Amino acid sequence: MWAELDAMAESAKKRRISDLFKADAFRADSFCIEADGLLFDYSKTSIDDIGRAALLALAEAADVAGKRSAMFGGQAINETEGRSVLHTALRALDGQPVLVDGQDILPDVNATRERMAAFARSVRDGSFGHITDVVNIGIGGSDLGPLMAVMALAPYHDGPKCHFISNVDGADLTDTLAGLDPASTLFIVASKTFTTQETMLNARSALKWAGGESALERFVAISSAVEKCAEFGIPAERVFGFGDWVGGRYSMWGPIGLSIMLAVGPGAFEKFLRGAQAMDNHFKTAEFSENMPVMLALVGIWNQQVCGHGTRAVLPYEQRLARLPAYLQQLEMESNGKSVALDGSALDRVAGPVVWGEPGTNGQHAFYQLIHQGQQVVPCEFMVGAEGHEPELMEHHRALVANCLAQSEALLRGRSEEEARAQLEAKGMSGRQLDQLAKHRVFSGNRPSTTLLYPRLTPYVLGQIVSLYEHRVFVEGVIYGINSFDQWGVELGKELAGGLVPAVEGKGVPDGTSGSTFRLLERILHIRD
Ligand SMILES: O=P(O)(O)OC[C@H]1O[C@](O)(CO)[C@@H](O)[C@@H]1O
Repeated sequence: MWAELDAMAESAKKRRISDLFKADAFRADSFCIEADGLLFDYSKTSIDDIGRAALLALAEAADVAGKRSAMFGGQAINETEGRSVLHTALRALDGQPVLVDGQDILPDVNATRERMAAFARSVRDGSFGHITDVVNIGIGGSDLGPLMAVMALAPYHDGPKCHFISNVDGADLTDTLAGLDPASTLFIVASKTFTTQETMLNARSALKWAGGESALERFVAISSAVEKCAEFGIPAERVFGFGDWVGGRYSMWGPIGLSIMLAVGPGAFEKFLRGAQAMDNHFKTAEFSENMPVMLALVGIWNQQVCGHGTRAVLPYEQRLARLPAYLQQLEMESNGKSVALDGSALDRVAGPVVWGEPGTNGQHAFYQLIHQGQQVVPCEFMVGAEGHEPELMEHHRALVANCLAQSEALLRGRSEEEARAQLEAKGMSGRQLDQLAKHRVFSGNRPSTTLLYPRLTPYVLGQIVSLYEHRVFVEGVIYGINSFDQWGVELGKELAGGLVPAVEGKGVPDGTSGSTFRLLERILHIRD
């Protein structure tokens, strides 16, 4: 399946992207996909026509289309947990029935969304009581998605102010609650399992802060474990549930998105779902060569498998997407950071790159030095809106866009030593100083990037972008032959943390603890004494 692409590695590594542009006057048009207002430009990569054909053949050979139907059709493709993968059902607003074990799940999904909307309206219009602030307590998928989206949609906020507590570090709770009034603060305890150590500890401490049991009326729960919510003291009428066919990191489209709905209202939340649904439909129907999630995945595979780049940077030129890289880190790395194939056999290639990033322009003044001149090539995924939300600050937006375009241009073009010398000579420099400095001012260029251009960051567009990345992860996972929907890799650390809690209290160290950890514990206890 991979032989054709593997055989291209050597020539692809030597290729100059600028030569591809010289050879094909229409490259910018043909290595680009436009769909429903989004434009995905992957022309600034080393993929050529033959490479693209091989990538598309890879997707065919991996049966991406068949697996896609299996996912949307409700088959239990999360085999290690015996579950369907149907986060798309949460946004199937005009969808056909979706069957799980022969049962259509959409009536339940719609009823829950209606309950959420009624609840959100009652909080927003004051009929629930006087609520000024909402605190979402959750972690991982029960935090990153809503937090990212609430931040992204700031111009649409017309509800209570939303805050997020995730870290078990008491500092998170303390700093978030500082200045809030317990009487007008609503808590959402968001945990699919309702067993996550951090969330349950934070929820208990928040309840104490809010005034104990009497404050439970301002607590709602989002969980698949209704009985555990009842044990905590939150009755079923204030629990919003969802099926185990929604993975944590894919869950903000349903009840886990309650904080988003509270912030922007049910109407804007629906637009967010509609954007995601539109991307689902595009993913289901577009030819692979015109299919944005498929091509985004294939570009990632090209950069990693053919060119050997083990990381990729997500660089939104949109301050309100500041948490998107963190969100995508969970989405991509928890999904595809695996070593075994679905059948348990060892993978013969590294699946899933390290994903990281920061919004532009801030990153430019931090790590872009390495991106431009470091020895390790980092494929960059730029994103930018043609328009911002601040018409009175047009000058800012123009500068933002110019910077985004300049970065991908610089990565592509680079600067030769001759050019560097000429620039320095023009400034009057000569001799040894010129020889030395010119070398430092050389940029190899030829560094791949993609750009996702959207009209403006609306709820609809945010839905499109997130759904695009979800399906990209799916396609990459299918091609690597892994299960993108489990996360066994988080278990061992959790287990050991459970065992070490008594040790941190000075109650003995578990057997098998390494000398290093033993020594660290000793030191911690000594400092505390
Ligand atoms: O919603 P829960 O059950 O609290 O889980 C939170 C997060 O923990 C994880 O299981 C990983 O530890 C994530 O997959 C999940 O999003």
